[in-house]
Parts: sequence; C-alpha cells; structure tokens
Amino acid sequence: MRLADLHQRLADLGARPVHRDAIIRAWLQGRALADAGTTRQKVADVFPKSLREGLAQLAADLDALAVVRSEHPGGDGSARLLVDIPGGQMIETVLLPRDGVCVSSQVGCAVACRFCMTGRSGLLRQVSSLEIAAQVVQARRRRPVRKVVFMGMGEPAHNLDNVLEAIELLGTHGGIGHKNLVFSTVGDARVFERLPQLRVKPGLALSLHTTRADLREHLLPKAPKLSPDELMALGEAYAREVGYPIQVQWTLLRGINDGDDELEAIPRLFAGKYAVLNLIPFNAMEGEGLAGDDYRRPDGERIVEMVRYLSRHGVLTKVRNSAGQDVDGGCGQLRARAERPERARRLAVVNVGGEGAGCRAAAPGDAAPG
Ligand SMILES: C[S@@+](CC[C@H](N)C(=O)[O-])C[C@H]1O[C@@H](n2cnc3c(N)ncnc32)[C@H](O)[C@@H]1O
Ligand code: SF4
Repeated sequence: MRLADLHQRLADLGARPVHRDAIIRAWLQGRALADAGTTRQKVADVFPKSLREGLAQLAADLDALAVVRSEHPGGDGSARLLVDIPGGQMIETVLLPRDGVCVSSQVGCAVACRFCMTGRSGLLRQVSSLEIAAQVVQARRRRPVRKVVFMGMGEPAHNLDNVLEAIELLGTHGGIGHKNLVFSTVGDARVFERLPQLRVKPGLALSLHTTRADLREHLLPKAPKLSPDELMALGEAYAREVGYPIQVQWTLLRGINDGDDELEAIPRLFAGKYAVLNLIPFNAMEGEGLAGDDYRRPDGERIVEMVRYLSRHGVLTKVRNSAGQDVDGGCGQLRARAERPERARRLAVVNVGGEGAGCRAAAPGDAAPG
C-alpha cells in the first residue's frame, strides 16, 4: 500500500484533509487511530460517522502491513524483529540502542555484494512506502524512535519512489528530524538527482568499501559503474547542500580492503570532503552456501591501527558495530535462518560479542565521529 491508496481510502470514508492528517500522524506515532484527536470524545465530535465506523478495519489493514513474527533481543540493547509483510514475504527490522530503528526497503537485493547475505537471493520484492513506515510504527510501539536508518535488507536506490515517499512521510507527519533519516546506498546517479529535490532531505550513507574502482566492481558486481572518486564528488555536493556530512561505509574485509594501500589512499580521497568514515567489521556466518564464506574481518589490533592512522591523517573515523550480533546480526541472516530451519541447527554465528554487519549499533549521526 502506498500513500495515495491510504489517502483514497480515507477520502472514501469521508475524511477531510485535517482528519486524514491527524489519523496518519496517530498511526506513525504508534498510537491507536481512534486516538487521533486529543480524546476519544473529540474524535467522536469531529470525525464523520462513516470515518469513525471505518477506523477499526483501517487499523487492522495498516497493522497487516508489518506483522512481527518474532523478536530477538541482543545483548547490546538492540532487538531484531522478523517481520511478515503481505504476500508471504519476511523482512528484518532492527531496534537500535539510543532510539534508532533500521528498516528494510526490499526483500532481497539485486546488487549482489559478495559479502552480504541479502544479496544472495537477488531481488524478490519491493517493500512499499507504507510497509516501510509500518516498520517504524512497530518499533514505536516498543520504544521511542528518533532516528530511522535505511540500512536493513535492500538497496534503497532500487526502490526509490517508495523509499522517498516513506522519507517524506516520516520527516513530516512522523516527526523524525531530517538528518536522522539516513539513506544508505551503494550510490546511483538517480539518488543524487532526486535527494536534493526532496522537501525532507535525509542524511546520506555511501557504501564505498574501497578506494579502488576495480575492487569495488568485484565486490559490488551489480552496483552502478561509478568510481569511488565520482561517488565522493557526488556525495560531497549533497553534503554541502544539506549541511551534514556523508557517512562513508566501509565493510572491513581482511586482506582485501584493510591494507596499507587503502590506508594511504583514503586520506587523499577524503581531502577537503565533508565526510566521515565508518569502518564496519565484516560479519560472517558459518555454513556452506551462505554469504561470506570467503571473507574474514581483520583482527582487533589491525582495526585499532587503521583508526589511529586515519585519524592522524585527518579522516574522522569510527568503528561501527552492528546491532544484535548475538542474534544473527548480519543483515538478512535472521531471515535466512528462519527460511531454512532444517539448516539452522547446523549454523552458528561466528562473530559474537556485538560486532558485524548491517544495521549499526551506533547508527550514523549517533555519535561524534573521530
Ligand atoms: C545491508 S546494506 C543496506 C543498504 C544499502 N544496500 C547499502 O549497501 O548501503 C547496509 C550496510 O551493511 C553492510 N553489510 C552488508 N553485509 C555485511 C556484512 N556481512 N558484514 C558487514 N557489513 C555488511 C553494507 O556494506 C552496507 O554498508
Ligand atoms: S550490501 Fe546493500 S547493496 Fe549490497 S547486497 Fe547487501 S543490501 Fe544489497
């Protein structure tokens, strides 16, 4: 369901724009639709009878957009939700520490990054704007939400209309600060055209992973063929326009993008740019045929060394640990496990202890970089 469908539905029930907006606000804030006014009495006073009578069914239909199948609390204060969406598909939504939520924008993903579980299946289905918003609603029913990061399953640039509609909705009626909406992408020309035109301009996280164009083409085989230099230039223009820095994402793969060559090239790439660097230690799972069979994360000492070197050379660098690693923290892993119960018993999460992939425990914008 998209916003136009909801508007039509409310109009058919006799809602005037002011009623419609009050109902959408109540929904996005995780309140009952019947509490859209300040009191039930007030709703009864101001809403037409047809609308009052239709609210229960509408609430049920909105609830069906994202149904929490199971909750998996992590030791770090996060919780992974396995969520059913209409049509028999499952997605992951992650409640982050410090009032954040990480939402999924697609079931599967066509970019096929070699280190990502979600990319293994290819694209299975787009997640609609209201299904994205419904993930935030589910989060708000559990805890306060002040930040929404699009770092769950899927590539937001490949579902742009739905993601941008969700961003506009969350940044207006949803009451989320614009820079606290974080659009995470491998980079796509359409993103850099469309984001500046939005009323609600989100923060931008750019999944770069390397300074080398050839390595990037290998790691992200179906990402648009924009070089790291081009991506940084496009990100820089957006960051200057909106006034908040690009968050450059770098999934750390031992022996692949953690070498001295990258360390020397990163400060050159970042020189003069309004950007911060998030190093994300690779999150792996055991088991044949699962993402990351060939990858490892660097050891802790190397990661510390990298942060020190980069900080000394003027790059604001943070290590971003994923939320809920003790519960299949890598993006798409919980879903994969749920879809393969017979295999699940043979699997074990390799990297436990609060580090890994997908949704950051400390989401971009959460803490001062450096
Ligand atoms: C799951 S993606 C979703 C958003 C978007 N498709 C993107 O790539 O930016 C969010 C982040 O998770 C990271 N990621 C995916 N799989 C990972 C893994 N196994 N370990 C660490 N980070 C991972 C990606 O590199 C990306 O920066
Ligand atoms: S990292 Fe992002 S773009 Fe790459 S496959 Fe996973 S979800 Fe898709």
